[in-house]
Amino acid sequence: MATHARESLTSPEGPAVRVEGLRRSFSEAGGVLNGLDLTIARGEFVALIGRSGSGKSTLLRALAGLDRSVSGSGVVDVPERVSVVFQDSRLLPWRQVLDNVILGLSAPSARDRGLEALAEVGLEGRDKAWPHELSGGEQQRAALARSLVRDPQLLLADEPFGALDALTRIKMHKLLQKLYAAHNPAILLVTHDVDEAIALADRVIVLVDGVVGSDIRIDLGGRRSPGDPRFAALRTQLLAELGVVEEEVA
Ligand SMILES: Nc1ncnc2c1ncn2[C@@H]1O[C@H](COP(=O)(O)OP(=O)(O)OP(=O)(O)O)[C@@H](O)[C@H]1O
Repeated sequence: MATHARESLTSPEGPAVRVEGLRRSFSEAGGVLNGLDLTIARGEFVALIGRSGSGKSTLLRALAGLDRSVSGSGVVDVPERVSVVFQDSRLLPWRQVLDNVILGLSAPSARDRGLEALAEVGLEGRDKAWPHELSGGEQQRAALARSLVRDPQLLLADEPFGALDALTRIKMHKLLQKLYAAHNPAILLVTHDVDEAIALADRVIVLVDGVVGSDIRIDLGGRRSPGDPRFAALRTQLLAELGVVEEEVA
C-alpha cells in the first residue's frame, strides 16, 4: 500500500506533492500506474492530460487518499489539507448550499467563512438555495466554495469543467485563476482539454503507460491567448504526445 505521510511535508520549503514509484493495478493483466514519479512544488499549478484510460483519475484518487483498498505500492506524500473537486459537484441534494459548503466543519466561524467563500465564487445571496435550483456552472462554483473554505494547500480537480458548456467553462477558468491568485494552493487539474491545460497551468504533464511521459513548462506569462503562436506550438506538441494529428480535431 502507498504511504500517506501527511506530516512529512510540513516544512515550508518542501514540495506540496511527492510521489515515488507509484504502482496501481486493478487486475493481473497489467498495471495502470507503473512506477510513477512526480513532484509538485508548493503553489504550483499542474495540469495532467493523457489518453482515456491512461490512469489520470487513478493518480488523483491516490493523491486524495481515496484508493486505500486498491492494490499497489509506492510513496505518496501530500499536505495536510487537500480538497477535491470532481466533474459533478457532489452537493448533497437535501442540504442547502451553505450547509453543503461547510459540511463537516465545526468551528464557530464556519458559517461566516462559508458565506465569504460563496461570495468569492459569485454565489452571494444563494446560501439558502437548494442544489437543484442551481445551474451546472453554479453547482461547480458551490463545489469550489466547499473546497476553498477548507483552505487547501493542495487542490485536486478531476475534469471539474468537463460537463459545462463552452461559455460557462471560460467563466470558470477565470474564476479558478482568480481563486488561485488569491489563495495560491498547489493545483493538480486533470483535463481532456489541451487548450484548458495550456491556458491555466504552469506545467503540463502527459501520462503515458502509467508514468510521466512528458513534463512541459508553460512559459507564456499571465495573459494567454490561443491565438498566440507559442500557444499554438504547445497545442501541436501536446496533441502529438497524445497521438492526435491536429487535422483530425480541426
Ligand atoms: N475501480 C476500478 N476497477 C477496475 N478497473 C479500474 C478501476 N478504476 C479504474 N480502472 C481501470 O484503470 C484504467 C485507468 O482508469 P482511469 O479512470 O484512471 O483513467 P483516466 O485516464 O482517468 O481515463 P478517462 O480520461 O477516460 O477519465 C482504466 O483501464 C480503467 O478501466
